[in-house]
Formats: sequence, C-alpha cells, structure tokens
Amino acid sequence: MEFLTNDKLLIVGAGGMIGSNMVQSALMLGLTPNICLYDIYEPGVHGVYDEMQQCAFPGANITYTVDPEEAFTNAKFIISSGGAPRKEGMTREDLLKGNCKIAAEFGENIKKYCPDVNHVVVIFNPADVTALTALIHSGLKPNQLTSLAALDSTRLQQALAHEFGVQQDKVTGAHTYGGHGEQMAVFASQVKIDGKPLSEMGLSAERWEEIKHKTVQGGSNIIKLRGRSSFQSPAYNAVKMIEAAMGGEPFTLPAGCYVNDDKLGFKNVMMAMPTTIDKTGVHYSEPTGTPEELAELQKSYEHLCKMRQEIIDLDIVPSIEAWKNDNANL
Ligand SMILES: NC(=O)c1ccc[n+]([C@@H]2O[C@H](COP(=O)([O-])OP(=O)(O)OC[C@H]3O[C@@H](n4cnc5c(N)ncnc54)[C@H](O)[C@@H]3O)[C@@H](O)[C@H]2O)c1
Ligand SMILES: O=C(O)C[C@H](O)C(=O)O
Repeated sequence: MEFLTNDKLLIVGAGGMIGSNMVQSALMLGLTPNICLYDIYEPGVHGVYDEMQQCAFPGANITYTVDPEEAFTNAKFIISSGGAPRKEGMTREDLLKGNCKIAAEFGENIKKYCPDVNHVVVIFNPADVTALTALIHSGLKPNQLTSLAALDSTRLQQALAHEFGVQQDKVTGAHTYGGHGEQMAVFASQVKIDGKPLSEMGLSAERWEEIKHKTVQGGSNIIKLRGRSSFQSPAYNAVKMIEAAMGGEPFTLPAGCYVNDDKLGFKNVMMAMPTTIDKTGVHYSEPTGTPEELAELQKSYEHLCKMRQEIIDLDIVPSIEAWKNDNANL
C-alpha cells in the first residue's frame, strides 16, 4: 500500500464514534500508516486499537495511548473529535462550556508537545468556538487550524439532489457559511443543478424555505433517526480535509477558518467560508451572494461574536486584546 506521507497523524477522541471511523477512513484513503489514537477513556481507545489490528490493514503502524505527552509529541497532523456530543433536544451551543474547556487543554497540549504540527482539524461542537479556543491556546498560525463545517453544505446538496432527482454531484455551489449551528447562512444564488442555475429551475420560495429548514436541521435529524449524532459523514470529511493539508486531493467544501478581515467586516472569529485547503494550510475567499444572503451571514457572524463573548466571560480564553498580544498572527 502506498501512503501519501509517513508523518504522524494524531486522532484525538479516537475511542469515540467519529474517532474510530476516522482511523479506518485515513487508512483506506492511504493517508499515512503512522497513526496514534488518543482518548481519555482507556477501554474505548484500547478497543478501537484492537479492532484496527484485527483489520490487519497492510502497512499500518497504529499506536494508542491515554498519555497526552506521548500522543502529541511529534504529531504533524491532528484531527480532534474528543469532546461530548449533544443528545436529542439539546443544541450544539449547550456543549459550549464543557467542550471549550477541553479545547483550551487541547490547544495547550499542541503548544507544549507539538508546536511544529502542520495542520489541525477540530470537529467537536460547537465547532466554530471550540476551534477558536484551540487556536488561541495553541499559538498556531490561523491558516494551520480549521474546523469541520462541510456537513451543512453536503446536506443542502443532498436535499437539492432529491428535489430535482439528480445525482448529488450534479448539484454545485450549494454552500452554507458562517456558524455550524442553527444560525448558519444558507446560500442559493450560486447553486447549479446539472449546470443550470437554481433560479431557472422553477423552485418556489416556499419549497426553498423547506429545503433550507431541512439543511439547518440536518444534524438533529440524524440524532432522531439514529439515536446519536452523525459520525460517518464527519469522519470522512475531516479525513478528506487532512488529506488536502497533506498535499493530497484538494478539499473544496466550506471549512471553518479564522477570519479577521476589515474589508469583510468579520473580526476575530472562526466561521465557515469559501475555502481551499492545501499543503500551505487553509485559505479563504470572499463569499459571493445576494444582499439577503450576505445579511444572513452577518447575522450568523453576530451570533458567533456572542458565543465568543461567553468563552471570554467564562475565562476560557482571555480578552481579544490579550490573545492578540500573545499571538500577533491573530
Ligand atoms: N463539526 C461537525 O460537523 C460535527 C459532526 C458530528 C459530531 N460533531 C461533534 O464531534 C464530537 C464527538 O462526537 P462523537 O460522536 O465521536 O462522540 P463520542 O462520545 O462517540 O466520542 C467522543 C470521544 O471523545 C473522548 N473525549 C472526551 N474528552 C476528551 C478529552 N479531553 N481528550 C480526549 N478525548 C476526549 C471520549 O472519551 C469519547 O471517546 C461531539 O462534540 C459532536 O457534537 C461535530
Ligand atoms: O448535530 C450534531 O450535534 C452533530 C453535528 O454537528 C452535525 O451537524 O451532524
């Protein structure tokens, strides 16, 4: 089996549902044989390790540990789903306090044990805010850390493909930006169905609102159907993001990235943007949309600013001025 690299990939939260699926996806996609599984729950991560050994995957060199020093040392790529998931009836924001505390420790571990890491993907929710917390505590440059935001766009693609009876890959430009939560901004103006603009497809305004609602509720719908939050789609997409950061196939769906942009008016937040991820990290571009879509994005940004204030008030991150003093790149 040929691998893209031999660099160490660390999977944090590897004993959980997303973590265990990521190990498998990373090996099946041929990213690296050198994978370290880390979790705070020994039986869980031990069990995943045993199962991966029992796959007898050619060339794999998997280790597992509950010791952060052993886990983070020499890691070149990291994906973390190490945090609590929500249950039915909860919002992602309900996880903010507990998971952002975990994110602060996660960032500190990076700073202490692997400051030379190339790229980090944060999955655990609320992903925009846990990722911001991790970025601030890690001391990394903004283009080295991304959060998983792609599922909202793949859900929009899915709903539109179903509506028009086409293969999902015939739906292009179906993207959501801003926060990965109920306040996400769902963009229609760039969508094409089999090459034809959505505006020419005869979709009623009422039907579009239903598709939007379905997209926003996509995560809750999986919880209703499966009794737990999504794990296959986040695992696959996060591994694809890391593959792109390793220099493999480009990742073109929106990703969460640090934005501090006077021109756009979005300051000191992590949010989903039009992005590209490559060996040099994550790079965003300006979203294209109608004035209504951009106003929705502004609302989503304002919601993210409120959550940012909560983690400042909880002393999980310092004030914006203080974190900028610590890391001039932010
Ligand atoms: N961004 C997204 O699109 C997206 C999609 C799905 C799920 N999620 C989020 O991903 C997270 C994980 O979901 P899951 O289904 O894998 O949950 P899970 O409970 O199956 O797994 C989480 C794992 O993290 C471990 N863990 C907890 N605290 C840790 C710490 N401090 N260090 C290391 N490991 C730790 C747990 O022991 C557990 O094994 C949740 O927060 C969920 O909401 C995000
Ligand atoms: O919905 C959740 O809590 C998990 C995840 O954020 C998702 O969108 O599937």
